[in-house]
Amino acid sequence: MTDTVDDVELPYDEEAASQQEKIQALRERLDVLESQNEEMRDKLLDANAENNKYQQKLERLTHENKKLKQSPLFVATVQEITEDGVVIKQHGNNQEALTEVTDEMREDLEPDARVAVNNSLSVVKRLDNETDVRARVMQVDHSPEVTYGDIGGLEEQMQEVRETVEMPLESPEMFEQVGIQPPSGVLLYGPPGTGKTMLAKAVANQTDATFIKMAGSELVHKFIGEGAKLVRDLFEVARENEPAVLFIDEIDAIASKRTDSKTSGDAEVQRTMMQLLSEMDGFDERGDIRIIAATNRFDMLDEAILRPGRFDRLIEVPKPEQEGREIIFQIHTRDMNVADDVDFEQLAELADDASGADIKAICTEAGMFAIRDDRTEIRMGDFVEAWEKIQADASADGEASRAFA
Ligand SMILES: Nc1ncnc2c1ncn2[C@@H]1O[C@H](COP(=O)(O)OP(=O)(O)OP(=O)(O)O)[C@@H](O)[C@H]1O
Repeated sequence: MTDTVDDVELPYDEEAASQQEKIQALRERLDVLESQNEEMRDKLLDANAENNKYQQKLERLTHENKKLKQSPLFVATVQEITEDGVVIKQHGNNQEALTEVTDEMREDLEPDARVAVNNSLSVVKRLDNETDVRARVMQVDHSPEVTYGDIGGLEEQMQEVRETVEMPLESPEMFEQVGIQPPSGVLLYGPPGTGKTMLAKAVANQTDATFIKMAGSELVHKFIGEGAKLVRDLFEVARENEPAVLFIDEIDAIASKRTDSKTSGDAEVQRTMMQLLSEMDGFDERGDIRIIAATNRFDMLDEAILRPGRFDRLIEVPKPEQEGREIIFQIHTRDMNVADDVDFEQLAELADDASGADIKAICTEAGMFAIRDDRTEIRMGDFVEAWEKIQADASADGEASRAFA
């Protein structure tokens, strides 16, 4: 392609060929070159068309990418609809702003409506009603079914939880007479699937209290700008349902050590935590509400949350010991048709690293083995195979054991 005219090899012998032959040879060469040129032009056209296609695809993907990278929307509440626009109040920082909206959007809005706004505070869309959001992040159970008898291997922890949560709910006068404030909240910490949620449910059951659960991660990750408000709502729902046991799972998501970064996500988490601290500090007015929080990441917690008056009982909920595992096997096989050869002591030895949730999974899986084999009685071999399967699944996917929980 870079050949110059001087470099081109001539299609005749310069010295031997006659003038006529030279012209003839050059003509033939010209024909060949012309057809090659034609061919190249066709190819170029095809390539251009292809290029256009890719260009369009690239633009589409760039657009998608931009959309995905767009900063999240913030949540606000409509305060007032005026001639000049709509007054909104942002959740989290409570800042008010006057923003213009399209006529179409204006028709859809009313005071107290929840809206999503972008960085420049323009209303992007109207959101569902608050109750829907509450329902999605809060689980309210008026009569949880778990009892202390369903929990195995956590005698000491159960005792502590009963003292700190159950007694103040059942006999508040005892604390008054003695002249001490009942402990405000307890924090349960330990590996996943060890019975932390069960403990909280069992106390609620025992005291006829409403069990209200909220997961810290949902608070901060799903509803940007609403974390603090949802914490307020959480305590409000608890007050409406007194006596209540408020269970805050994965509290590390809202109460982890402060990081240096100043991203808005962090600021949001901080605001949510501050709101939680202030609700907890308003203990006197809290009435018959007990707080139980849980975490798998004790090391991550901010010290502010551990200060006295907040969670003043820290209770470790470890994986069960041999005896505990045996009891948990017995609990989860209560309603199962277990063969005489099943030895729980041996099973507990075998599954020496299992959590309560793992043991539940072993029992369910053992039942499945029997069904696959067309039997209604579950044998020792089924349990052993089940444990092997669960271990294999767990090493393939660290979360497998929780799937049955
Ligand atoms: N000590 C236990 N005794 C009986 N069953 C248990 C025990 N621990 C766990 N389980 C079983 O595992 C399931 C999950 O337990 P639970 O939700 O209480 O764990 P958790 O500690 O709250 O876990 P996470 O940290 O993952 O939220 C329970 O529903 C129960 O079937």
